Order: sequence, then C-alpha cells, then structure tokens
Amino acid sequence: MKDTFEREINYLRISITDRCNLRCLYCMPADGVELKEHEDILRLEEITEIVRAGAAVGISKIRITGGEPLVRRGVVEFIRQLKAIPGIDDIALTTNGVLLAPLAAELKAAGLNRVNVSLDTLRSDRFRELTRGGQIEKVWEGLAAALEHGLTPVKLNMVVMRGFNDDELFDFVELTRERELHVRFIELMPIGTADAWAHQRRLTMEEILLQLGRRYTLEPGPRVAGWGPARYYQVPGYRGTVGFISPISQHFCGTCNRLRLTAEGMLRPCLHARREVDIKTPLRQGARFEELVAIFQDVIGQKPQAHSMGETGWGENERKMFQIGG
Ligand SMILES: Nc1nc2c(ncn2[C@@H]2O[C@H](COP(=O)(O)OP(=O)(O)OP(=O)(O)O)[C@@H](O)[C@H]2O)c(=O)[nH]1
Ligand SMILES: C[S@@+](CC[C@H](N)C(=O)[O-])C[C@H]1O[C@@H](n2cnc3c(N)ncnc32)[C@H](O)[C@@H]1O
Ligand code: SF4
Ligand code: SF4
Repeated sequence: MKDTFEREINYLRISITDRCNLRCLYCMPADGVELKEHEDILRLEEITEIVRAGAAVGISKIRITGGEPLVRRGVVEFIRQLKAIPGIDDIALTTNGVLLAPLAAELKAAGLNRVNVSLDTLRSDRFRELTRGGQIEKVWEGLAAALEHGLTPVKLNMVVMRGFNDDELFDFVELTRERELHVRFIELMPIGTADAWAHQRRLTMEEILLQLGRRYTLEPGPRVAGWGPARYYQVPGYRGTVGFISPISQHFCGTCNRLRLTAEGMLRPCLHARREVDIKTPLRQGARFEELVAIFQDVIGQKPQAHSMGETGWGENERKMFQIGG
C-alpha cells in the first residue's frame, strides 16, 4: 500500500524484545532497563497474527530486531511461522552476533534469509568497554557461522563515533578485502542514551568519505534490489562492499518503505515520530482480521514525510532505540 507521499510501504521492522545481553554506551543505560512484565510484551504467536494483517496491505519484507532478538526464546520457531505466511518473502534479522554461532544453522533452516551484525570496533578491549562487558570472540564466531550457513548477504553495521572508533575506519574496509562482507558506516543519531552527546561524536558520511579517500579509491558498488537505505561503494578488487547510512546528513526518508512494531505492541509509522498506534489491545480483545488490517492502513496514512531529528532531538520521555528496534 502507498502512503500519502506515494511511497510503497512493504517493510515491517519488528522489535521482539527490549532486553539485551549487551549494554552499548550509546543505546542502553549502564544499569540496564526497567524490565517489562511478560504480559506487556507481545507473544510471538500474536506477532505472527499481526504480520498476517500486515501482509494483507502489502508487507513482504520483515526485519526482526530488538533489543537483542536472539535472547528471546522461540525465535527459530517464530521465523518458521513467519515464513509460512503468504506474501512474506524476505526475513532478515539484526543482531549483535553474540548468540549467533550456535543458532545460525537452525535459523537458516527455519527460513531466515540473512543477518545484519552490529560491530562498532574490531578491538576486544574496546568492544568490552563499548558494550560494557561483551566478548568480541563470540561475534567473530557468529559472523563466520552466518557466512558458512548462507545467511547472506551479511552486512556489518558500524556506528562511527569521533574519538572512540573513528581510527578504525581503514581496518573495517580491510574486512571487505577477502570476505564477502558488506560494511556500513552509520551516522550516530540523537536517540536513547546518545541523545545528549550524539552531535559531538557524530561523523558525517562526507567526513568519513574524506578520511577513506586518503587511502582508497572507492567506486560505486553494486546496487542490489532490496538493499535498504545505504549507499554502497567498493574498493576495486575487494570482495565485499562499503556502505554508508546517513540518517542525519543526507536522510533517506524520501524512499522510506517501513513501519515498526514495538515489543509492547505499538505500531509506529516512523522511527523518530512520536506517534504510534496500539495494536496489541485490539488483538487481545478479539479484533477481527479486517480490524487489524485497518490499523495498518491507519498507521501507513500517518507516515510523516521525513524525520525531524536534529531539530527536536529525542527528549526524555521518548521510547529508546532498543524498544523501537533500531
Ligand atoms: N533514520 C532511520 N534509520 C534507520 C532506519 N532503519 C534502520 N535505520 C538505521 O540503519 C542502521 C542499519 O539498520 P539495519 O537493521 O541493519 O537495517 P537496514 O539497513 O534497513 O537493512 P538492509 O535492508 O539489509 O539494508 C541502524 O543503525 C538503524 O538504526 C530508519 O527507518 N530510519
Ligand atoms: C538497537 S540495535 C537492535 C539489534 C541488535 N541488538 C544489534 O545491536 O544489532 C539495532 C541497530 O541500531 C543501532 N543504533 C542504536 N542506537 C543508535 C544510535 N543512537 N544511532 C545510530 N544507530 C544506533 C545499533 O548500532 C544497531 O546496529
Ligand atoms: S545496540 Fe543492540 S546490542 Fe547494543 S545495547 Fe542496543 S540493543 Fe543491545
Ligand atoms: S526516519 Fe522515519 S521516515 Fe525517515 S527513513 Fe526512518 S522511518 Fe522512514
């Protein structure tokens, strides 16, 4: 279905949990988060029902995220159920990779097409610091398993932060030399715990390109259908690609194709906009299928033309990235 700005909406990002096994400095507070009661969180069967309604308005692509989606029990069976829904033809997952290695084969067999793995540094001491305790070895194992089991293309998300990891840009590009990995440099957004300091730490796409230009000649990379908002480049002769996600300096809202479902069952027309519509309560009160479809139509109709990050920041009372699903 098209929204009021003629954008075809076919992509639903689902946060299946707001819990996480890491505590990234820019995403979660150090002391963790207030845990939601079990009944406040959608059951996986309920999410499947909601996706069925989404498919009726043209949702064909699903991304499972969180929080950390792989900490949620039942995720493999959930993917199997999603895959069986007529109209759903692409299921991807965004993960920190820590729990990926032991699950990769099962996830693939259940119907998961591909994974995006978030990794902001290649140094184990920094990783421990940035994630407040994570073990980078687990992520390497996860990445290797994803490639081995064909959860491809594997994209690697790196949020670039001045004075923290911007001295590793070349190292990340080198990851694409031998491996078919697609590294994406991401601009830090003023969301969650990064709200107060994102503007000081953010490197724009232009700044990153300038730095990379000191060592590499980047050529426009392959533009593969279905690849999201990133712009891709390639070092000649390297197997992987280098992409940029620039929500702040050159936002991609004009081609936005997505809605979001929070773990608590709110359907959101945009990552940044405050508006959201409760779909969990009607579902639990026995809403008919058509009523759920109407909620999707309503939310698509509410999609803003673009975000206003930068003008308004995020604010204390907003949902956080791990609740909305990044
Ligand atoms: N501003 C904005 N940022 C987004 C949106 N979707 C994803 N991002 C950011 O882009 C980064 C990468 O997101 P992923 O979960 O890997 O998904 P993707 O880039 O849409 O996925 P592909 O389709 O595989 O390219 C994350 O840091 C997200 O926060 C969006 O709708 N708006
Ligand atoms: C919220 S996480 C959820 C999925 C999973 N836990 C992970 O880390 O991949 C999704 C993505 O959002 C990104 N993210 C979180 N906060 C961000 C911010 N303030 N600016 C830019 N990206 C952010 C993370 O780096 C990650 O790539
Ligand atoms: S970015 Fe992902 S891994 Fe890091 S704290 Fe947020 S949800 Fe967890
Ligand atoms: S910020 Fe909102 S409108 Fe822009 S791309 Fe993200 S979800 Fe779409």
